[in-house]
Amino acid sequence: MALEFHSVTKRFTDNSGTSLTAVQDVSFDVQEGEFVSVVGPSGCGKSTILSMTAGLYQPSEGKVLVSGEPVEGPNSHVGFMLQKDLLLPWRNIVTNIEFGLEARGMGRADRRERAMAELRHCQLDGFENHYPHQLSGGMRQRAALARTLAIDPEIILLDEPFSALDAQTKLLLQNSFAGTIAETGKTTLLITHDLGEAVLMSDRILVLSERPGSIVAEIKVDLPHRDQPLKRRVMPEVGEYAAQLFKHLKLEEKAA
Ligand SMILES: Nc1ncnc2c1ncn2[C@@H]1O[C@H](COP(=O)(O)OP(=O)(O)OP(=O)(O)O)[C@@H](O)[C@H]1O
Repeated sequence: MALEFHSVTKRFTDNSGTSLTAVQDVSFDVQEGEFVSVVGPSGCGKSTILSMTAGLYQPSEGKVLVSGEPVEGPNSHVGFMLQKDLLLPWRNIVTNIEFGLEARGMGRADRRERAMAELRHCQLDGFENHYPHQLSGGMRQRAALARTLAIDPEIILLDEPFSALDAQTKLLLQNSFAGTIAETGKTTLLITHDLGEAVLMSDRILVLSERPGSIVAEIKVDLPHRDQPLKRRVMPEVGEYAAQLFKHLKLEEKAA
């Protein structure tokens, strides 16, 4: 199993000593090569789940395993990508992609070869010498994905990578990410507020309750074209899946 959460609870304590439970008794598995999305109300602990997978936080109770091993701290098995691309403005695209490899001590020629391969993977050929400010928002996110893939992690964590983009760029980028991820066969965990996006991109969706987040539903998306969300988008079943999510999140009651 690529990722396992066993009865994970995470509590935070603020400066005044008050304890807050972010997630409560969360258990799930993600198989190798699977694409799983996590949806849920604001503040229900989605980012906390990703941070525990990346080893940035330890669970207060329970266990998190990556490839069967307990996650004890930040490690190279997991690649994390955020809403903001966090590219270094003073480095061109290829040296941005090389950044993690440099930190791992990989030699210059190997680094360049690997970075150029990821650049092609993410459809950025010809932009290696550009600087981040010379690229569009969508291209910068593709460069950030290339940088994440360059370290060859076992799991990719995506924290709302499309949420700051306009609707059209978002659709194209979802398609491009889905194609690249399917090609690499990487196990992926995506956090999103966009229920449609979860349906278009996932094999499975975990629905969390309000804080403290616990899993209220696990929905398998039984549709083809996970590698091409633009094709999935026109399938009538997509609306039905989104309606299911809507119901589990009790959005109708909240709107009343
Ligand atoms: N380092 C921290 N210290 C204290 N409290 C924290 C910390 N990180 C998160 N929290 C709290 O834990 C809860 C869950 O936060 P988290 O960011 O995981 O939620 P989320 O579902 O990702 O939210 P959103 O959808 O709004 O991004 C929130 O109440 C948050 O304030």
